[in-house]
Amino acid sequence: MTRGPLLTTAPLSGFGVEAVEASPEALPSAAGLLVPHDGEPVADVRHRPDRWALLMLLSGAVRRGVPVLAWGTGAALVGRVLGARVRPGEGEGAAEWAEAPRGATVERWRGDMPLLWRVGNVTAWADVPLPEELRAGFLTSLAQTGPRAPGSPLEAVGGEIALRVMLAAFYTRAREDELLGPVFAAHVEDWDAHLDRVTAFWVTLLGGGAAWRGNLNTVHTGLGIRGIHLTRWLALFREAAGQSLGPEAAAVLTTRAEAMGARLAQRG
Ligand code: HEM
Repeated sequence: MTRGPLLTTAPLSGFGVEAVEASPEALPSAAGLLVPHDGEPVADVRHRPDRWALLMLLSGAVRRGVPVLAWGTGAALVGRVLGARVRPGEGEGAAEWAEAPRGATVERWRGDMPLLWRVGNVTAWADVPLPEELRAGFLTSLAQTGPRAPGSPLEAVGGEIALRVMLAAFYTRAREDELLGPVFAAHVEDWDAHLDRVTAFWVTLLGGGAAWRGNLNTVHTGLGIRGIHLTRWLALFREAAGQSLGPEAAAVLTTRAEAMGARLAQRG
């Protein structure tokens, strides 16, 4: 297999090898991905579409098994993608850091902060600067990485982060829709909690673990949903999926949504 370039999510100085700006298109053939410290927010990215895009890119890299070396806020970002809680740095201007993600091996601690951790093809160093031995070790390991693992349907759609971004876009449309909006307005008070539950639902459905337990029919009973609601719901879902995800990922989701829609319609 021919190797693509080493990618980076932020400009680098003094790294010693050339790395090109990371993009989703470049991921499949990338030799590796650097996620340097950039001092930008990690936990609170509500008004930062650029940060969401970066999280999605990182999620894609992890899913594809691209070797990742992250440090400083870069390590916190990757930790977040892996489901770890992000904590504020202590003291003025201190960088955010991530708790150890599930399954990670922590090789060095600083107090309760995992300073050096690894999981899969990810190596993360919570501080800056990056120690020379990690830089050198990573570059050496790039020469030895084998073929990338194929993924579950969840991985095929870009992982949980990609799903959540897509679902947020979908519910924004649904809430603004003249037909669906009032139904949601009448039943959903806490939209963050709703988004958590529907994300968990899709994660479970796509083989990402048993995070959601529930009964879709029961949830929708008594909401007054008719055929026109379902048709509109599916149309908005297709639109949102088409805009947030690549065509193959969007197809994985819409095919399943349509099948469920058909079942809900039968019940309704
Ligand atoms: C295939 C189509 C649909 C799917 C896959 C779907 C999926 C879901 C899921 C996973 C939940 C959260 C369940 C939970 O709380 O654990 C939910 C809740 C909800 N859905 Fe749907 N839904 C569909 C169609 C519709 C339609 C057409 C409407 C009409 C507007 C609708 C309105 C709602 C409302 C209002 C809730 C919140 C219920 C509550 O929390 O009281 N859904 N849906």
